[in-house]
Amino acid sequence: MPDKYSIILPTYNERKNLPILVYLIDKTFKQHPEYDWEVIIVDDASPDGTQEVAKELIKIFGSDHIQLKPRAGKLGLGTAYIHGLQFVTGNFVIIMDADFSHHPEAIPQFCKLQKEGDYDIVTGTRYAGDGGVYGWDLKRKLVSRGANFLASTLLRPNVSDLTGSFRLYKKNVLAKIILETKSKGYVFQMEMMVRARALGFTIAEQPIAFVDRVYGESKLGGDEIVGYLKGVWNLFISV
Ligand SMILES: Nc1nc2c(ncn2[C@@H]2O[C@H](COP(=O)(O)OP(=O)(O)O[C@H]3O[C@H](CO)[C@@H](O)[C@H](O)[C@@H]3O)[C@@H](O)[C@H]2O)c(=O)[nH]1
Ligand SMILES: [Mg+2]
Repeated sequence: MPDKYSIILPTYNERKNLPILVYLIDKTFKQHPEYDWEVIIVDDASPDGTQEVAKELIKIFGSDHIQLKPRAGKLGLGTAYIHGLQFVTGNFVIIMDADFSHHPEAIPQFCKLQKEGDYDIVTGTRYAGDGGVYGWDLKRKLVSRGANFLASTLLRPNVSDLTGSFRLYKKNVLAKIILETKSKGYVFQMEMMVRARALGFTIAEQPIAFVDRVYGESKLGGDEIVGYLKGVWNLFISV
């Protein structure tokens, strides 16, 4: 059996970004016929018609490659991955943003690095090696750096980009960590790394370029930042 990579794509108002992203995922895997793949779109009842676009993509790329697993409302980024995981048929899971900030051409680098050390997790990093962030204003850069600095200092998981969300997991490893993870929003990514370390899983880091979205808006609001601070504190007193 070839390795199969299941990509969970959480979407909220990504109508304009989804087609190009899926096209490039398909193109990337066509260059790597040794891998099987599928995309699981977890859409939270986006008002912009993202689900209609997803249905068209199923027609074009086939239901063996694209699945749409919607939810009734906007229930948060962390729980979107938990929802998507139920439908995974691959032995590896890739999570990435659907707004094209994460380029599919990096996927083979994640797969290759995973194999080199049989790592449980490969996490994309903007903050090590030749990784970087492009297109963010100073305020957003400070929020991201501050979030990473705070969690790194208090929790010491030894991962350079705790809040990033371009990652590859062995499927059974993802399932185990998710069982212990309590966060529902953006803080989920940081908690997953802290739990992974506590459980003794191996983590490799793949430098990536994060490019801010062209279409649509970020969903990161003040409530997510408050949720993040609470999450760091809860882990600090419990792990
Ligand atoms: N289904 C679902 N999807 C969501 C939700 N909130 C956000 N998303 C989807 O999650 C992805 C990331 O959301 P963005 O709103 O584009 O995030 P960002 O501001 O660019 O934040 C990026 O940086 C953060 C901090 O470094 C990361 O934590 C985050 O994951 C992302 O990489 C997008 O595909 C978006 O549609 C939700 O409640 N439900
Ligand atoms: Mg984004």
